[in-house]
Amino acid sequence: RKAASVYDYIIVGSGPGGATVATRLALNNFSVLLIEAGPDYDGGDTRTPGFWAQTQLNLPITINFYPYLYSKENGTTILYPRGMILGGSAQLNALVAMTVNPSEWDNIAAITGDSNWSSQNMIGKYQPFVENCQYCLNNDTDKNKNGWADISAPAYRKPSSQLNITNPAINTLFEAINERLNYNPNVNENKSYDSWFYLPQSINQDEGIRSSTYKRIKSVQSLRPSNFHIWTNTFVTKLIIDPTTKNTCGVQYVKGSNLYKASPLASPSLNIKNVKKSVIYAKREIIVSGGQWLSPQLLQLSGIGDRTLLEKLGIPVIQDLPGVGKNQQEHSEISYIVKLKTNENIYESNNSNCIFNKTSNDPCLIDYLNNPTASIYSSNLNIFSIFRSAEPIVPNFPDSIFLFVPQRFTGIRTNWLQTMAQYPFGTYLTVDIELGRNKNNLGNVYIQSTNPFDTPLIEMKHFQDENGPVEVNQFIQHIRFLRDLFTNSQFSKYVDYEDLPGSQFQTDEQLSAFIYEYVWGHHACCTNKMGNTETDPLAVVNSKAQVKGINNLRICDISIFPVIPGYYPMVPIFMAAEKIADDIIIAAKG
Ligand SMILES: Cc1cc2nc3c(=O)[nH]c(=O)nc-3n(C[C@H](O)[C@H](O)[C@H](O)COP(=O)(O)OP(=O)(O)OC[C@H]3O[C@@H](n4cnc5c(N)ncnc54)[C@H](O)[C@@H]3O)c2cc1C
Repeated sequence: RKAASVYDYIIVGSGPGGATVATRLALNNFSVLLIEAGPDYDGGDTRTPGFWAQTQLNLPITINFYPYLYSKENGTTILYPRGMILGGSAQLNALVAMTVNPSEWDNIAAITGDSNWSSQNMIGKYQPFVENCQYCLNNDTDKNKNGWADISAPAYRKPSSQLNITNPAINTLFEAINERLNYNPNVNENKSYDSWFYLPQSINQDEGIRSSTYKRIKSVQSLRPSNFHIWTNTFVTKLIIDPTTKNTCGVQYVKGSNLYKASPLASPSLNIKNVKKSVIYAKREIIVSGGQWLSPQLLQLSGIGDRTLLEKLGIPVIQDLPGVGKNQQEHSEISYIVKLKTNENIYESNNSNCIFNKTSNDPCLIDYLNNPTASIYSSNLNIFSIFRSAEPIVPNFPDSIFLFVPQRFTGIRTNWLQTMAQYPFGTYLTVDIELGRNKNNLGNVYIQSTNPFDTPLIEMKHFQDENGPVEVNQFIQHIRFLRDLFTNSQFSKYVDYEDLPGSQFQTDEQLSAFIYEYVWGHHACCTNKMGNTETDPLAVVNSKAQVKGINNLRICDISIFPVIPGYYPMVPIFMAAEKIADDIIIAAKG
């Protein structure tokens, strides 16, 4: 090891994976350096739940990728934002905070042979970060939570006050749903088929603000100022690995903001050759937590990856790991939208003119500032959600989750916020349908140059595996279910017309064409998959998140899941990172 080593651990990236591991290690009195490419930022937009989408207009904290929806040959790309900020994408995300089905943990235990991934053990990992018991699990013994993250339904729509809503349109919508599906009071405990529920969200109930990774990092820093160090605006460009011993001892980095070319503020000509590079060392381990695309990118740049790819780019191969950048999975999403009749605003009428503008006279913002725990902006705007399965039913899981939002939301795509702003809030109703049980793992991410500031080639491969037609058919069945709901219920009197797909799309063939055009997603994962590194040639990390064939190097983020977790990944990442932190601490102390 180098004499200049000062930290026990260096963690690259501060999202749900990196923040959890870094804070756990710091609280255990190890000296920790957390390196984050983005800035130390905590503003009204990242705090206010209702402004989650508007954070994407905050250019210094957002990076925009343009992956291929299907394949490079097909050529269709889609806007895909992520966070580059202290706290990671969890500072910008839509706040949905859902656990996975217990059998998903058991599957990881079976794949890896590590019983610590079993649901019995992993359910205990939910408790450390849950602060209140609104979404406790039944077997939680400690009902006086003292965690750091609130998981709550918006205060003004607490399960206890269900159906206590004054707006007649919204009330009728609830009644129509209630006739078809059962109410599910705690979806984090019970993922039963065909139920409706209030979406658990990462919102601090007492303050009405995002319960954030940023706040967690800052509070641990104030508790451990001498051993927890944070460098923001610092981009790690390479891992320092001895090619002979395969020991990882440090990272190369470049100081500066908006260096990565996915940033709208980056210089397109920036090249690693022309900037000052420095190196910092760790005594124990490096933990890579850059997320689903930057983590495999950093490995590939450092000589860990598919030999053919690395040799083509002239990168010396330290470890031939063909699984790096493969196995990418995604939840496919589609919007179903109805236009409401004039003056039949779906939201509480006194708040109908929300304009999502923090600098102007936005009545909803004024309302929120006066009443932060009980206004529209105190939530992510979701009215309620449902689980529903189409035929054929996938064993153990509802195949889809639907989110009902009072806006014209066609999915995250180029200029989506500007387009949505043209339609007054509450005058359209969108049902965002997300398929949660895909098995398609054909997506991939590969670097295309040795310049670490360049973005990689990303292919999502929606519907490209043999299960693709089944998924498209699930969407078609869900669209028909919603058509029935909006035509054959009391709520139909509030509906003007179907906006998306629109009445011209009727046959399976027509609806399929619509689905191919409008599919999107925002949970890409699994690009450094965990597995049995002895038997699975595509496994990148073992059950303790250690990179195969390399010493002192782990990965802790969304990229290590072998199968896309649950319906929303943030809470499963927190839970997985708690388990990995245990592994690291046990190894260090043992
Ligand atoms: C718009 C949007 C909405 C979403 N909504 C939800 C939701 O409602 N619920 C949910 O569960 N999930 C949601 N997600 C997904 C969820 O937020 C992410 O899956 C999760 O944050 C991933 O965590 P992570 O730790 O793997 O990586 P990230 O959160 O992406 O964090 C990675 C961090 O590493 C930093 N980094 C990367 N490379 C380097 C480097 N070389 N040097 C230094 N720093 C580096 C990045 O800047 C970033 O801050 C959403 C995501 C987005 C963008």
